[in-house]
Amino acid sequence: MPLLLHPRFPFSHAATSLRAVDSGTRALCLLGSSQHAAAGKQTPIAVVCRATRAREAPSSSGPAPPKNLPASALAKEAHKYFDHAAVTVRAGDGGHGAVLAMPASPSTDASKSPRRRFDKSKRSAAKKVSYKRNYDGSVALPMGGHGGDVVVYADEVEETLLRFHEKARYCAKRGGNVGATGTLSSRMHNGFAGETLRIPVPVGTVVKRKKGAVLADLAHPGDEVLVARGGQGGISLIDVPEYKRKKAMDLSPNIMRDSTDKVLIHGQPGEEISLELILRVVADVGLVGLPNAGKSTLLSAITLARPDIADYPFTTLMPNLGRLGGDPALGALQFSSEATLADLPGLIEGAHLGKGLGRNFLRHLRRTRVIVHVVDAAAADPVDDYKIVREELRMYNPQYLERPYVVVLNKIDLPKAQDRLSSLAFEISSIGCEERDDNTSEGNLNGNTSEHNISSETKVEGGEKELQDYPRPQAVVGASVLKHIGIDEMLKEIRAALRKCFDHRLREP
Ligand SMILES: Nc1nc2c(ncn2[C@@H]2O[C@H](COP(=O)(O)OP(=O)(O)OP(=O)(O)O)[C@@H](O)[C@H]2O)c(=O)[nH]1
Repeated sequence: MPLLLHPRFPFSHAATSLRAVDSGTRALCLLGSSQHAAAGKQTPIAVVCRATRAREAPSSSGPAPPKNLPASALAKEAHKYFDHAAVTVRAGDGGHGAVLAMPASPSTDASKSPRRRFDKSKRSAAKKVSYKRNYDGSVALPMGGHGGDVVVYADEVEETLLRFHEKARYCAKRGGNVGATGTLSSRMHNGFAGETLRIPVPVGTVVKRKKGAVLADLAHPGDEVLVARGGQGGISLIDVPEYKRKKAMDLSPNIMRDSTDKVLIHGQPGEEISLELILRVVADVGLVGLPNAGKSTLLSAITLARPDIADYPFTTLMPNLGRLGGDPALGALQFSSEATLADLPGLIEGAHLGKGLGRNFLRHLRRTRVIVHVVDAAAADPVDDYKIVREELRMYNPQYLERPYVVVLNKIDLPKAQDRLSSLAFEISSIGCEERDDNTSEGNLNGNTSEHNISSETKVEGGEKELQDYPRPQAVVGASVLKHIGIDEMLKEIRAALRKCFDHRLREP
């Protein structure tokens, strides 16, 4: 049962009512905040989540997912496919124009018909037929409708890219043909334009050409990109006998000379393009740690997210998102400090090579500003656990280690953890160097850097940096997220790290 979350939930909808929708695999939770407000606590907001459990450590993502997977396969292994899809889109063809004949001359008709010869009123009405004109005075001949464009846009309602594995081809409608009666008349109109096909994707989706350039990073709700342009409609031509052509040219330059001209009335084909869609979760804070460290419990303790929690590894198969309320200490400004937290599936040694859920999830840290390491303080060797995770981050993208981070020593309600809390905190806080002033560069904060781009900064003389060469944690706090011990202190430190990024960004030129 898949666990999935909405990358960004509209704030205006938050914290007002309790709603629960269960559609098999999905649970939507919106909890009221009145109790919290009454208790003077920070106000959690809202999340949408789905949950998946698995008792086995899932295998890493393998080769590109096969197209048009059956729904049953998707439900079973959704974590492999939820953030990547390949689709082909085709814009609509342009509608066709028409070959039109000139209307019969009213004066000729009148002269042939004795009945109408003296019907002056009818004759003058016929002479007054007026066509639509172009700016140069020529008669505007109707055109085929423009084919529908294809636009991909970021929609907050969308959560995953799973549906693109069920349907991988999208076509916009073609433009309408000219409604031709065969004769030029003032009532003729252009063919109808094909409707633009708008394809919604989750916020945070990167749209790129298949094996090609990035077209757009749809990081905000409403962002959109035109990926395929509809075909131009065909023009119309006037077909007149050769002896009348010269005269007809005064009316319009679109006079058919021979049958090869007919190709001009055909609408142009719409563009077709193969796209790769890659979802990168949009979150301010990324929760990382070994499986079972308590990341999901932490998320549910400080936000309204309700991810699956269980005492077996890899309970979390897809990132869960939760919304942290604004910092009450900021008074009226508190809402500017709201942040989204992403609980990523547990990392294991070799994750950067794809072990466990591996690389699939490491990439979701890319947009985070602050990292929170959750360490099980009651584990056999918490310091080693912490180092394993740091090392995996370093191997995947060293720039992750430059970001401000907080270490949460979790499960201090257990006596084993309680006893060694201070020595663990000391040991962990001494891993790393003094922070450089530029360690929160714009690239790092925005996550705009290339994932595999190891900058010269990440190297030190004589080789790559060790963990010791990266900044120390902003804070190491002990907590029991299950028993709600040390939560306030932990929140304070997370907010301080977030504020630091924010302040730094304000200082950027
Ligand atoms: N005693 C104690 N147990 C905790 C605490 N926090 C979490 N747990 C337990 O640890 C187990 C794992 O918790 P999760 O929150 O699912 O851990 P996780 O890091 O999200 O695990 P993955 O989904 O595998 O990555 C659950 O049985 C929790 O009840 C805590 O503060 N104290």
